Amino acid sequence: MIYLIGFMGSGKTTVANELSKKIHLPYIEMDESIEKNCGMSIKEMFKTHGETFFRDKETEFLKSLTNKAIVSTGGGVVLREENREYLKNGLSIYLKAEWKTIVERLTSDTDRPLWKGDEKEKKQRFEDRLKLYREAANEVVSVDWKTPEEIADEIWARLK
Ligand SMILES: Nc1ncnc2c1ncn2[C@@H]1O[C@H](COP(=O)(O)OP(=O)(O)O)[C@@H](O)[C@H]1O
Ligand SMILES: O=C(O)C1=C[C@@H](OP(=O)(O)O)[C@@H](O)[C@H](O)C1
Ligand SMILES: [Mg+2]
Repeated sequence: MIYLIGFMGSGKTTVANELSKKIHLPYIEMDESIEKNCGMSIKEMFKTHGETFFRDKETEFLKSLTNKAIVSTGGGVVLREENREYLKNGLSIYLKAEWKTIVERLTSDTDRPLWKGDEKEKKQRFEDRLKLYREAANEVVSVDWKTPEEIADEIWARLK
């Protein structure tokens, strides 16, 4: 299993799609699968059932995958230690982005319930998570200033 991990906006969804075309492996979008299983958007899920409900679904879904695939995770998958250990047992690739890159990409986003609050709150969440991504990663790829295709090529080169 190849897992893409990283903060919201680092490009996990975009790059997983690109990589999947390149290496002919199925691509699984965790957020989208959870939304389908639960019959509601993540935004709605946070609002009606709360974050813990979503995190439970996330861990459950992560551990249910069996066939080899490229898995685009949600940015908060690393919050639980059991998930970090699980990811590290597969091949987890951390898409590392600078804060500036994240802000540029998510300025107008309204779908991510945890992309909220003022700049200080968002940046704090970003900084608090950096060590968790490092802890869960087998490989680190910088994504700033690169196209999704260049990033997919770089990942592919490391997998060979
Ligand atoms: N390498 C890139 N260069 C420019 N824009 C990108 C790149 N990767 C992703 N994006 C854009 O950034 C936003 C967030 O990307 P997304 O793949 O949804 O990130 P994630 O799944 O990590 O939250 C999207 O609008 C996407 O088109
Ligand atoms: O960072 C997070 O806690 C989250 C990231 C989202 O996925 P992306 O990283 O694809 O935006 C999604 O799973 C949910 O909104 C929570
Ligand atoms: Mg995503």
